[in-house]
Amino acid sequence: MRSPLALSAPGKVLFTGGFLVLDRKHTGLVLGLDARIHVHIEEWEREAVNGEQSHITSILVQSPQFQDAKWLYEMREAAIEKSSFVQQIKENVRSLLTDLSQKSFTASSNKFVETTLRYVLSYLKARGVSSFTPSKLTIMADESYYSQSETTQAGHDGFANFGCKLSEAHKTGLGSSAALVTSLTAALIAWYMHDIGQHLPQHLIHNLAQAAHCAAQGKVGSGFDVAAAVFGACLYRRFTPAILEAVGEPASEGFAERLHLCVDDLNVDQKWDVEISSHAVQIPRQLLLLMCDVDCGSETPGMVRNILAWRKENPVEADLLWNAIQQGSNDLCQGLTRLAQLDGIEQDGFEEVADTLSTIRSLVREMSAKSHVPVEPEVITELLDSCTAIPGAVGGVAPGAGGYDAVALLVQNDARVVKELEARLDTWKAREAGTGVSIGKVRLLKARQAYEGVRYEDATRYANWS
Ligand SMILES: Nc1ncnc2c1ncn2[C@@H]1O[C@H](COP(=O)(O)OP(=O)(O)OP(=O)(O)O)[C@@H](O)[C@H]1O
Ligand SMILES: C[C@@](O)(CCOP(=O)(O)O)CC(=O)O
Repeated sequence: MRSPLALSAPGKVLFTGGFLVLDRKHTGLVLGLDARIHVHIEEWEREAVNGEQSHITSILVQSPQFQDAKWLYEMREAAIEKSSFVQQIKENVRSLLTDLSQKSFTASSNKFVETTLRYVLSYLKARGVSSFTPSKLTIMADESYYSQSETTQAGHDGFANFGCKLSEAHKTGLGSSAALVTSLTAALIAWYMHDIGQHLPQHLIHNLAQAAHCAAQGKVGSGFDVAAAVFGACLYRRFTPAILEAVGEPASEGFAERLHLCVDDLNVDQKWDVEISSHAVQIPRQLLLLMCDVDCGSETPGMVRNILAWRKENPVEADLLWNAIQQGSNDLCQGLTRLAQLDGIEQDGFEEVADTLSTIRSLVREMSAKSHVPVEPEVITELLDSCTAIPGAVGGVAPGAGGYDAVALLVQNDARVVKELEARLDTWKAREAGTGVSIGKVRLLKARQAYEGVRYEDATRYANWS
C-alpha cells in the first residue's frame, strides 16, 4: 500500500493594489499568512458496488470539518491499445471530460473542487498519465479562514470542527478557494505524476491552479491569490488574460491538449508573462501583520464591475489616482524592505511607513468617493482610525477589494499592543452615518505574516480526520 501524502498552501492579504492589480500596468503588494489549507491524499480501497464497471476510477473528496461535505467523482477510462496509443489518449481525455461526473454523497456540489479535478486530470492525461488508481482526498482548513461561531469546536490537533455546512460558514476573506485549488492541484500532481521528484514543480502548479481557479471563479480575478498560495508573499503583476482565454471550455474539442500547452508554457506566441517577485516583499521582524475579521461580507465581483465602469468613464482622473496609489504602494514596499534589512538596528523609524499608509488610505477613500464604491466605507474608516490610534500601531488598510470584510493592520511586535487592540475590539460598536450599515463583532484572527508558499506536510498529522 502506498504511503499517503499531504500538502498545504497559504492564505493571502492584498495589502495594497486592490483593483489596480487587475491591470498589468500595476502591481499588488501581496502579504502571505500562516493560515493554510491542507490536502491529504491516500489510496482509496473501496469495494465495487454491484454492477460497477472496472474502467471507472472513483475519487472521493471530503471536508470533514464541515457537515455533509463529501463529494464522490467518477472518471471513465477507455481501454488503451498499444497500436493506437496517441489516438486513445485523446479519446480518453474526451471521455474524461464528458464523464467526470459527481455522484452526490452530498446534495450540494463544490465548484472549486470539481473544476480543479477536471483540469488536473485532463492535464495529466494529456501529459501521458494513463492509469489512475482510486484516491481519497481530505481537505483541512486552519481556523482563521472562517469566522468563529457558537458551533465551532477547537480540536487538540489544531484543527477545528466548524459544526455547520460549508455554505453556512462565514469566510474571513483569506482566499480559501485559491489555497484550496492550489493544494488540491499540488496533491493530485504529486500523487499521480510519478516523475516529479522531491521538489514541487511550482510553475506547473501555479499555471494549472490559475487555469482551474479562473474557470471556477468565473474569470474575474487577477490571480494574485493563487500566486500567493503557490509562491507565498510577493509583489504581483498579473498575466495577460488572453493566455488563459486561449484554453477554452472543458467541453470543447482539444481542450486537454490546449491546457497542456498553456500550463507547460509551450505556446510561442502566448508565453506566461506573470511577474511574481518574492524577494521584493518583507515585513520587518519588529512588526506584526494582524487581520481583523469584520464578519459582514462584501460582494467583490459587483465592486469590481462598478470600479472598472467608473475608470472607463473617467480615464484621466482614474489614471492619476491609480498612479498615485501605485506610487504609495512602491514606497511602502521599499520602506518595509529597508526596515527589514536594518533588522533591529533601528528600533523606531516606523514614521515613514505610517505616513505612506495614511497617504494610501486617503487615496483609496478618494477612489471610494469618486466611484461610489465603498472600498473604505465610513464604518471601516472609523475602525481603522480607532485601531491605528493605539500606541504601537503603525497603520492599516481595508485589504483586497476593501468593503466590509476585514481590516489588516501593521503593529509593533509587542504583546502589549496586541492585548490593547483586543480590548478595543471587544467593545467596538459602530453604525455608519447615512447608510445605516452597521458592522457586528470585530475579531482578531490568529493568522500572522508568513512567507512560504505551497509545501509538503507530515501526512500523519491528519490521522483523526482522514
Ligand atoms: N474547507 C473547504 N472545503 C471545501 N471547499 C472549500 C473549503 N473552503 C473553501 N472552499 C471552496 O471555496 C469556495 C469559497 O471561495 P470564495 O472565492 O468565495 O472565497 P474566498 O476565496 O475565501 O474569498 P476571498 O477571495 O474573498 O478571500 C467555497 O464555496 C468552496 O467551493
Ligand atoms: C479587487 C481585486 O483587485 C482584489 C480582490 O481581493 P479580495 O478577494 O477582496 O482579497 C480583484 C483581484 O485582483 O482579483
